[in-house]
Amino acid sequence: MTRRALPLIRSIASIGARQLRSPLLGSRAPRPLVVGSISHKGDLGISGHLLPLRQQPVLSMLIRGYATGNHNEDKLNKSSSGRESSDEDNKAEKRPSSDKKSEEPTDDEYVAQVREKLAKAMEKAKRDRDRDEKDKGKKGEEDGPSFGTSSNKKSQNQDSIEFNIPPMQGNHIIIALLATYLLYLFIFDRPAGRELTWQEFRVSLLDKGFVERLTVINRKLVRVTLKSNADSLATSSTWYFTIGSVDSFERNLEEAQKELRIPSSEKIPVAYIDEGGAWNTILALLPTVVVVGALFWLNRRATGSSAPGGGLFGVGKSRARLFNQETDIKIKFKDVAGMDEAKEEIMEFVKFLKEPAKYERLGAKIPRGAILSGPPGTGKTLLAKATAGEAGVPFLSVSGSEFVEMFVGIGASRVRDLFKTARKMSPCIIFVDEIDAIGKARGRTSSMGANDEREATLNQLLVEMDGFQTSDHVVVLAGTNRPDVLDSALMRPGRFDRHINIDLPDVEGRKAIFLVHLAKIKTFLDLDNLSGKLSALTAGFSGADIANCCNEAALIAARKQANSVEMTHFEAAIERVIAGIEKKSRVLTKEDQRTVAYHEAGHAVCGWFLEWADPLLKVSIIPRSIGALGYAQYAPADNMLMSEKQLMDRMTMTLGGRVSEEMHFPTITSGAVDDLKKVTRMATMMVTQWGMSQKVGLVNFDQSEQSFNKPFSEETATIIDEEVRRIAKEAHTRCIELLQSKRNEIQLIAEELLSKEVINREDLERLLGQRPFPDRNAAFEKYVAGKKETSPDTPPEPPAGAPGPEPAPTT
Ligand SMILES: Nc1ncnc2c1ncn2[C@@H]1O[C@H](COP(=O)(O)OP(=O)(O)OP(=O)(O)O)[C@@H](O)[C@H]1O
Repeated sequence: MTRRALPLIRSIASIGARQLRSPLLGSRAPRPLVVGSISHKGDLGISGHLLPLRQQPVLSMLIRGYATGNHNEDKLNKSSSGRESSDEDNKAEKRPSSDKKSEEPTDDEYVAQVREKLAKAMEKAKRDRDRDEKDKGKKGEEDGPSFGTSSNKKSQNQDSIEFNIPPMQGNHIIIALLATYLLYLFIFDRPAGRELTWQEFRVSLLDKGFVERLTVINRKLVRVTLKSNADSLATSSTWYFTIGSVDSFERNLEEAQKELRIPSSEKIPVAYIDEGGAWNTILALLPTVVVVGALFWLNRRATGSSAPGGGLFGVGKSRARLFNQETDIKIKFKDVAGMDEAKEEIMEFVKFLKEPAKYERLGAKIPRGAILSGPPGTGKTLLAKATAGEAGVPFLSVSGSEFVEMFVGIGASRVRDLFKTARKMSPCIIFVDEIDAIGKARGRTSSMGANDEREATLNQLLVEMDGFQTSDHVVVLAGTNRPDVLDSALMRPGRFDRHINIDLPDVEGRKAIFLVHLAKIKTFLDLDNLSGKLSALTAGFSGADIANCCNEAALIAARKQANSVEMTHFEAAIERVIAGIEKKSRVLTKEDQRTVAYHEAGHAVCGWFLEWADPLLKVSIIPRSIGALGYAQYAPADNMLMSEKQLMDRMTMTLGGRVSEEMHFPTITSGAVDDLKKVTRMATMMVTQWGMSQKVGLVNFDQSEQSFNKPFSEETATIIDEEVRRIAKEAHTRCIELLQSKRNEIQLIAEELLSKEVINREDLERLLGQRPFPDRNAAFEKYVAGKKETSPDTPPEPPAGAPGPEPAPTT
């Protein structure tokens, strides 16, 4: 080895050592000299030195990550010559260069020193291993293969080190990739050579005029090329320094050159280059690739790859659920009870989808679609499904709200996608539930840009429906609870040609629906009689309520461990659907209980002795989960019309509770709040809608709840207020007159309620005698009053367009 080569070796060793002591790698950072194999003979031509500096730490670290018995390796490292030589170098660096030169050993001395140190280190390492082996031997333990301990043979002959590398797993790969990336950032990014500060560069090189050229690498580092006449020590290494920014570097250099009075013709040339090429580009892109990959993976996990239109990248795809005619749609018209007219109208679509040629032959244009409107739970979705089931075609179901998104254009894109899919599947049925979410009349609500998305979606829907060819064989059905708010463009012929209204079922409809749902329930009762009775007791129930009621009855029966569902279970289920469950935890004081009992007795007596009141079914003072402390139930008939007399009797009956409180207690309570609300509503309807006030006259003021503007003048408003008050007062006076004459009856009922908590129609007959007027509810007469087998319950039923009768919870 030549004398000239020695400083180079030491310089490299010094840089390597400094790099490895960097805080980023920690104190246990691997030493560059131990790279898997080391010559036992201590030859300085050890592979560690001969590897390019850039590769040493990585390779070393990767191997260490999977190696066992690292402690021995560390011990060896600590005493290795590499460490000491680097320390020496550090010290040497601090000395002035002239000293350094004078103290420099000769080649032979240096090699001898290193040999000696290395031999000492190896000897110490051997001693450590021998001691370890002895310890293990004592314990009688046999360890797995590891550095220096796997076998005697191996420990004696240290030519090779055996590593126990477990198979790579997914997370290992990720960790290794990350580690590589970090290493690149903190280590690879450094060029080979010695690092300087700006000041060192200035004092040692620039001021002395050694610098020939500067190269700015990747806008981060500056490599210094020295003149050939420079100090031999300086030229022995490649020098570089880091810069914060190119601008500041240029500024500093400019200033320095000015200070040194270097003429502009001799200024140091500066070159700018990018190093690293493809490897740099890959690493620069890696974080982006990882983030995008993670997002993609999360997205697939969150939505499931099979979800229609799901996912970040499927944002504009339709979210319609497809029901296949062969497997999913088992519903036929027979499963949809009642609504015969609606079925008849929709049958036309079925016939068309089954035999389109029959219609097309005669030049008939096929209806594009139908809007099914009606209160919630009346079976609109069910009817649409049954249409698909009967026609035997695919059924694409989607909710209007699924089109509405934050970003304008997504809804429209989903509409487009939905129709595209439908055309591919033709013949098929599209069902858009809650179409009012997108189909509201345009320009009705104050816009400010918030409705742009909705309007864009609606426009797209209009366009798509217009764009149908007669050969498309796609029918669009839509369900809504609010047909009144829909845009008229939707309803015109050529789009939703048909408008099918599905109302709450009447008594016969309810009976039919009960028969459908009772078929799935285990009961030994006669189904015809049972369904008739239940339909009489459930005025105002929708199909969904009926389905729920049958299910509740079965649940109650199961809870009580009955063998079949009995009438009492159905009664309890109806009560639960109307008033919620009994709230046993709410304990009333004696006084409150008395107030509630007299309040309810007031309602009951009014209901019994008013000719137009609805048949009374049950009075209870058990608190219920919907917040009522007590309630009276009636069985209203399915009236299409309400007479003024009926309305007055209902209002009088509704005020019965408050009047009874006034009569029996020194002070009234807040318990009549719901009653007062109902009375006000009925009186207002009489005055503003039904022309039942002579003062206001034969006018109808249609005032929507959301509208701020009153459709009448201030003067009329005053008259309306007066008339509403007058009607309520009249009902109040009638009620006082009636109840004053029935004081005893009220007391009888109230005391019975206090002792029994619940009284039914039989109890009322026993206490008050036969009702002096016939019940006007035929179904009730036929199934309930005529056959006094059970104590029925019933909810209120609002007649068409009228506020509901007032049987519901009161106090
Ligand atoms: N005519 C009916 N015959 C049998 N079951 C019915 C009938 N009407 C409603 N149901 C029952 O009520 C459930 C709910 O009905 P559906 O979802 O069709 O109501 P909807 O009118 O679409 O309600 P919404 O307006 O809230 O969407 C049905 O699954 C069915 O069990």
